[in-house]
Amino acid sequence: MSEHRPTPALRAEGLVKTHHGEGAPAHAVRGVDLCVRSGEFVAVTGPSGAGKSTLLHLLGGLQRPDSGSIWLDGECTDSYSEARWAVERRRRIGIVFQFFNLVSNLSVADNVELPALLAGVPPKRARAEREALLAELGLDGKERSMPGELSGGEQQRVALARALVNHPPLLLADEPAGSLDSRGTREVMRLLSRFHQRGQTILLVTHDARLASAADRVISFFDGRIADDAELTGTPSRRVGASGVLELRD
Ligand SMILES: Nc1ncnc2c1ncn2[C@@H]1O[C@H](COP(=O)(O)OP(=O)(O)OP(=O)(O)O)[C@@H](O)[C@H]1O
Repeated sequence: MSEHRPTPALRAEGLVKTHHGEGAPAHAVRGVDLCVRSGEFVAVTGPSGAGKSTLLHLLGGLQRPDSGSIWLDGECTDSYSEARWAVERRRRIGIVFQFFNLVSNLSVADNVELPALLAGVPPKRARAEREALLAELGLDGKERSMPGELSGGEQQRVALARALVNHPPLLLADEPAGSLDSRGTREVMRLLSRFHQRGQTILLVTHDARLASAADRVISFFDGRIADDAELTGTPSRRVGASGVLELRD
């Protein structure tokens, strides 16, 4: 009798990506196999230039691999067009970046509602989702503010709300605390931990090993390849207090 294994939230096989820029080609991803289970919190860490962001861009369909395949919830994305990737991202993948990427001339409320409206969610429901998320993220009262009027930490929380408004099964986060001070960093990590505890699947790219210790599993990325892949459950470096507050070691 064959063992029943749940379908992974995300799977990649043989991913390769070379960037052709001004100088010599950059072999950013050199053959990556990866499987992320539903509900897992995986951190991909490694030095600058290791290829972490490229890997995340491939997994979110923002760049196409030279070779290799990606499956979302068991569905192969090989034949996806750019338009299809855009639709699937709206439905299945929330993405948060280091520099927030909010639309600067839209209010906080409109930034958060936009992906829901684009996905065809009725305006009343989009508004309710937005209100609930902004309240949850401590941003009520900021609905009418423009992104430029907010602190970096607040902008990142808006970006998180925007990424989660369609309840995507998968959240990809690329250095989400990279431009924040230590308070903003703790806040973002605390929120990621909270969503993870509720079942959100998260893949976090960070060069910061301390942040990676909030995850269940840490993948060390080096020179375009996975150098190590370790489960962290139960290790002392992962310390989430009873309040759900992540206590990062100094
Ligand atoms: N669009 C691009 N055009 C040309 N080269 C690129 C491009 N994007 C990335 N690279 C190169 O690919 C390699 C991997 O870059 P990538 O940004 O994926 O690494 P990273 O591990 O995320 O680095 P960091 O932690 O500094 O963000 C680097 O040598 C980089 O210069």
